[in-house]
Amino acid sequence: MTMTTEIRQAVHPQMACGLDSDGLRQHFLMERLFAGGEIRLTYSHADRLIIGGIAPEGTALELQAPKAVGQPTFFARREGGVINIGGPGRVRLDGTDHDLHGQAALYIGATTASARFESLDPADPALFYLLSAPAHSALPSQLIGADRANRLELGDAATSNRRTILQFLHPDVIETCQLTMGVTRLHPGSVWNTMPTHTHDRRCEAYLYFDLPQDQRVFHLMGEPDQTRHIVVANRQAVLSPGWSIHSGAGTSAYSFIWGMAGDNTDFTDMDHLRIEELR
Ligand SMILES: O=C[C@H](O)[C@@H](O)CC(=O)C(=O)O
Ligand SMILES: [Zn+2]
Repeated sequence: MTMTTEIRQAVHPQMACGLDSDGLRQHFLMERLFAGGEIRLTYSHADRLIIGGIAPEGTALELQAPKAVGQPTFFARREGGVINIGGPGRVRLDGTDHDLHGQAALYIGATTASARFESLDPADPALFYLLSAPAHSALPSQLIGADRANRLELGDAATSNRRTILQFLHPDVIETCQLTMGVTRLHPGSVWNTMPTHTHDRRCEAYLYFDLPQDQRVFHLMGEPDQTRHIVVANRQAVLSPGWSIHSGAGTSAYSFIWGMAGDNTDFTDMDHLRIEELR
């Protein structure tokens, strides 16, 4: 089994201003998150968020603790959220199986000693997206189906940003230490996410874009509101958004994305909203 961990240092906004496309991609984009039979982790010093792609094929993959977490097991002092964007999958947490696919999320509580990921259909492998952050207390692991998620309908077809948000890891649904997580789906014909946009320096955020046709792209917008930059993102790639950065994007077609946050609070509505006219 191959498990790789890439360390990403925190980036100051003034440094980000001077980066070219390659530099922005190197610091903020996770270009190859899913590789068959592999666990690929990125450890970011933004809120010590770990962003991972777990793609089991024939054999199940056991999540190991990388040196970066400094613990004998991955979840010793961490919590996690997992959403499966591939075929049917199963996650075994300390011997208890959770079947996970489609519109659902699995919360993994701190002190969970073992986490094993498996694909149930060899012809249609699972693709588990993992977000993890340090945790101060051990809360119960649980599966959250779409029926329990908070649902928001936002935007308008006239401004090409009609979208449905499902909030899975959210204080109204389950208690977590610092993670929040959910899925946003753009309606056909809508391409803009999170516009008007916002920042929230209290929390960093990561996006995983998916359900985007292979030959289409999302122009992900980032940067301080008066120094915006973009990263061209393909299907199943993730971007990291530090607290100082806006996070928004326009696709060349409709798409979905998993958003997730960690930081000082779990208050989804604690955003510093920006007027479109303020962006530069
Ligand atoms: O802080 C919240 C996050 O940026 C996303 O949830 C926003 C989003 O999914 C959207 O507006 O489409
Ligand atoms: Zn946000």
